[in-house]
Amino acid sequence: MTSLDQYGWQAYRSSHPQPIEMNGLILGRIVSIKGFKYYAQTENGELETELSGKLLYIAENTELPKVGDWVSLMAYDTMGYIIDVLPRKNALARRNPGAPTQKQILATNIDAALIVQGLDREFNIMRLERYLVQLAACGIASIVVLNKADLVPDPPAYVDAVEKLQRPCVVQVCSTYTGMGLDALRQNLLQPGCTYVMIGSSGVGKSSLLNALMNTATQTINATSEANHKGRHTTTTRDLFLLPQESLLIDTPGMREFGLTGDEDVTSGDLFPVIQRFAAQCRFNDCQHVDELGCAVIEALHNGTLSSEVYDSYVKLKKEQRRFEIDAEEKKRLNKQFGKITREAKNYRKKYKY
Ligand SMILES: Nc1nc2c(ncn2[C@@H]2O[C@H](COP(=O)(O)OP(=O)(O)OP(=O)(O)O)[C@@H](O)[C@H]2O)c(=O)[nH]1
Ligand SMILES: [Zn+2]
Repeated sequence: MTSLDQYGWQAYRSSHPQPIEMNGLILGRIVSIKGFKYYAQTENGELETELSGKLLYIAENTELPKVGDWVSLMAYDTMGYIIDVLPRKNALARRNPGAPTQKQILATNIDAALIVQGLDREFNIMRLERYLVQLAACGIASIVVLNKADLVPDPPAYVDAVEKLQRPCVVQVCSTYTGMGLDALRQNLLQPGCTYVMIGSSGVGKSSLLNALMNTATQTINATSEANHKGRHTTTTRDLFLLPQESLLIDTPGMREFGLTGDEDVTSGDLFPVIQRFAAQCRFNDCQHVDELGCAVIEALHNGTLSSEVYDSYVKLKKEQRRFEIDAEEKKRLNKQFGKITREAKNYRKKYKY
């Protein structure tokens, strides 16, 4: 029998202490989703489940269970049906790549994200900054993992570069090849009973890190498809893993790339606290910090108290947000137009009774 505390129930309850009425239903946590099948960890082990009619027909896509969700279940024989998704503590969301004005939820109820970057050609401070902004917008803490430290002569230089972003995140240098930094990650950063999600582009070493943390160097958790020679991994088992030191780690293929969802306000102080600190001194309240007179942000940029990396990423993300807003406005306009056409067609049909 597994205790659900091992699967993060306590950590979830500490953020959602309100009483939960289970009404005889079973509690479970979604550890993997394969097509229409949802696999839930329960007190009695893993249960294969499907959506109940209510969720299947009524729920919006973002309301459907995702990896990390706590759910109430009804069990029949060896199968279960998901009745409800318990309120989420937070959700890792991205813009839906197929429908850019929609939000897609990748994982939920997360205590912190491990942003993995490789210290080879992969290292990209702008991408890292983007992840940090997005995670802050989702209300998720970040741990930056700089992997492949064996490939560079001076890893601390990269730590300095990350610290220049002045974001509240821990930075850990490691190498899954030499084992450097892995104990620090296991012992100091990953807390038992807490849920972490790995984020990072393809090839930064996420699977290698998962293997190392699972102590399964020889056993492949994810099968590599050699056929396409891209080294792509297809997750064959779970997406949520219980590590030997009892932390939970989510690794799903969707985490490789993600853009802002458009819900977040890039100009808000929460997402760019450093810019906000200078902005308080700008002459105009609605200063855009581009070329206005008396802009304290630009002044800080010129006298070197604000790093150009932070400023550039601020400008870039602001532009991206604007583009997203334009897309959303266009979609609204088209919907309205379409609504008008259907209304007119209906009236026409009524009038001429066909
Ligand atoms: N030099 C070095 N190479 C590493 C290290 N960790 C991983 N690699 C190599 O980097 C490549 C990519 O590693 P993966 O673990 O497959 O990376 P991934 O992030 O899971 O990639 P995707 O599954 O495509 O998202 C492999 O060839 C690994 O052997 C490291 O610490 N040092
Ligand atoms: Zn300004």
